[in-house]
Amino acid sequence: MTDPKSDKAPLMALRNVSQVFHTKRGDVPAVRDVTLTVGAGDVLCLVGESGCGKTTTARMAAGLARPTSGSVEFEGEDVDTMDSRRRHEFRRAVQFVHQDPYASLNPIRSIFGTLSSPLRRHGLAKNRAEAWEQAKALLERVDLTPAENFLPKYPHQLSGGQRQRVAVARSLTLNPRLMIADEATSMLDVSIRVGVLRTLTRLRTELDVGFIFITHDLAIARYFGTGGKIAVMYLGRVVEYGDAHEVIDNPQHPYTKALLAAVPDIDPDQRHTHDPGLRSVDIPSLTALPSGCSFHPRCPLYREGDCDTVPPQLAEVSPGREVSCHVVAGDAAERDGAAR
Ligand SMILES: Nc1ncnc2c1ncn2[C@@H]1O[C@H](COP(=O)(O)OP(=O)(O)OP(=O)(O)O)[C@@H](O)[C@H]1O
Repeated sequence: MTDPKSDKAPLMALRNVSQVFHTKRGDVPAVRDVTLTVGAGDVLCLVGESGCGKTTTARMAAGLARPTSGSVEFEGEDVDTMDSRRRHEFRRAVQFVHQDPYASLNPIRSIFGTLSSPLRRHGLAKNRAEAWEQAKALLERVDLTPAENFLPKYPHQLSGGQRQRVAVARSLTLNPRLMIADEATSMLDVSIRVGVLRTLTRLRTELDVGFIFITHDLAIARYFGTGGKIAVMYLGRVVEYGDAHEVIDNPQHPYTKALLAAVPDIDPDQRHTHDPGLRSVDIPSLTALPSGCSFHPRCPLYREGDCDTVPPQLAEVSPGREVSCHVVAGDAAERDGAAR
C-alpha cells in the first residue's frame, strides 16, 4: 500500500502490525497483520463495525500501544528503536483527537490553560502574553470566535461541538504532521457534526497535515476521505483498501457491500436499507475465529474450498484497489486472463 512510484518514505507506515490482548476469556487478536501507509498531507479513513480493531490500530499508530508483532514507522524510522530525541519529535508530530471531548479536556482548567500549557512546556510561547495570542489564533483556526470570549471559559460552559473544537485546537498546539481522529464527530448532533467536519477538512488542506480518520459512518468517510484512501476492517483485518470515493461508490468486498447495504437511503421517502444477502447476521467472536476467511460464515459469495480453509491475502483486483477475498480476486484474475 505504498506508492511504488514514490521514493519518499511515507509519513506513517504500519507494517504487518498485530495486537493480541491476553484476557481471561482467552487471547483476543484485535488487529491481525495490518499494513497501511499515510503520506504527508494525505488522509486514510479506517471504517468498520464496532470492535473490528480501528481504535487499536490507531493507538499503535500514535505510539500509545506497542504492536505484539510488526512495526510502526514514522518518516521511515521504526518508532520502537527511536532515540529519545526522535521519540519526543514523534510524540509532538502525531496527535490524537478522541471521541469524547468532555472526557479528554481537564474540567478544572480554562480553555486558555488547556492551550497554553503545551505551548509553554514546549517553549513555543515565552510568556503569558505570547501564549494568549497563540491560543487565540488556535481558536480562530478551529472557528471558535470571538476567541477572547472562549479563552477564560471552562469545558462545562461549552457545547459538545465547541468542546470538540477546543480538543482539535489543543491537538494543533505543537504543529502536528499527523492527526489521528477517533470517531471525533460521532458524539455530536448531526448539524454540529457537519460544521466540525468542515473545519477538519479545511485544516487538512490549510496545514498540509496527514489524517488517520476513524469512523463507523461510511457517509462521513466518503466526505472526509475525498482525495484520500479508505481501509475497511473486519475482525482485525483490512478486507478492502482503495480510493475513498471508489470504495464507497463501487465496493468490491462482500463485507463492504454489506456495510453499505445497511446504510439507509438518503431519500426520506425511501428510508429503507437493502438486504445484503448475508448467510448469517452473527459476527464471530475474536476468541473463536472461523477457519479460512473470517467472513466466510456470513458471506453471500461463499464457495466451498479455499473460503473456509485458506485465509485470503489482500490482492490488487484493479489499479489501486486491494481486496481480501478468494472469489473477488479469482474473478479479477479470470477477467485479466480473458483480456490478454
Ligand atoms: N485492552 C483491551 N483488552 C482486551 N480486549 C480489548 C482491549 N482493547 C480492545 N479490545 C478488544 O479488541 C477488539 C477491537 O477493539 P477496538 O476498540 O480496537 O475496535 P473498534 O473498531 O475501534 O471498535 P469501537 O468502534 O467500538 O471502538 C474488541 O473486541 C475489543 O473488545
